[in-house]
Amino acid sequence: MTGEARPYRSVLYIPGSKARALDKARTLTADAIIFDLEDAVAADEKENARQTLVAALMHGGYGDRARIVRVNALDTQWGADDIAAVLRAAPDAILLPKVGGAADLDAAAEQTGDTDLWAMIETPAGVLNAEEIAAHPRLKGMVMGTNDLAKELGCRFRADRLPLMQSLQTALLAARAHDVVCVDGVYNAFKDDDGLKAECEQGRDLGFDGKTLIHPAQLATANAAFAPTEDEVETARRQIAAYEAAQAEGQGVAVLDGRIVENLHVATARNTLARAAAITALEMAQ
Ligand SMILES: CC(C)(COP(=O)(O)OP(=O)(O)OC[C@H]1O[C@@H](n2cnc3c(N)ncnc32)[C@H](O)[C@@H]1OP(=O)(O)O)[C@@H](O)C(=O)NCCC(=O)NCCSC(=O)C[C@H](O)C(=O)O
Ligand SMILES: [Mg+2]
Repeated sequence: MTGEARPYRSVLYIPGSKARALDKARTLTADAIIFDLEDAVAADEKENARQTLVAALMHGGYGDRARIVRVNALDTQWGADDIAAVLRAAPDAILLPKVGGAADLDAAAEQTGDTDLWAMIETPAGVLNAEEIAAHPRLKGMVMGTNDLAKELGCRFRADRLPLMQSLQTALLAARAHDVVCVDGVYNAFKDDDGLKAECEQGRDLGFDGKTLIHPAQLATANAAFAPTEDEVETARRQIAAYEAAQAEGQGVAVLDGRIVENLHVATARNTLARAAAITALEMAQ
């Protein structure tokens, strides 16, 4: 599965050092996996984790799940070696942590060649430069790093995420302006299903493509929250039919259930149907 059709409802982090979790991921219902060599791996495990991860990727078995590798930053002692090693396993993308601006992507692109790049947006500079990051020719996706962002801002974690809202929306605006994927940050309390559900719904309302996750128990909630509902699919079908019937009568606007339907609503409806079809295709392949 490639390109825009690919769903990113659930994007599961897996520490590159955890062989059992790397194995388990081959059977999990994640739309995408972030194989992590950065913050989930302790300094004295970095080199072992890199080898464990490359072996797992070369072994394969991840099906249509997008395989994204988060490397250490290039200004660390591990970054360049991470990139060189993981390129051998041909991941779908390399995710760079703590991207501050387009120059960080230029530096990485010198080593990554044609491989797609994704960027963690998790520093004040990254948020302020989100537009130039999203516009970078190699950039295909952005991931909110809400833990690092909260640390850098010195803000408190709140259920409504008010202190993070400007950063979340700035990154989303940049992503939408440049047609790249944008995935929400993690929900740390991985045993709190109600809290996760509320935060997924907030992320979906804001316009994120999906949510990054830290535990398999979070997958079903994110997959449900970021998929079009049955009502949304049915309404989309009826909007398209109503608009086509109006057009056949020479009208530019239809009315459905007391609401107008114009060409822009039809574009959204077609997008909803395309997302639903892409999810069905991915789930059938898993
Ligand atoms: C959070 C965890 C440390 C919990 O681990 P554990 O106590 O081992 O969980 P369980 O015993 O409940 O595990 C049950 C089985 O599930 C497998 N498992 C657990 N986690 C994962 C996973 N992420 N992917 C795949 N499989 C997983 C276990 O192996 C068990 O399998 P089995 O034995 O076969 O039954 C742990 O979940 C964990 O390490 N999670 C990932 C943490 C992580 O990646 N953190 C870094 C990313 S968050 C971040 O940095 C965001 C950003 O940068 C920011 O700034 O915000
Ligand atoms: Mg981080």
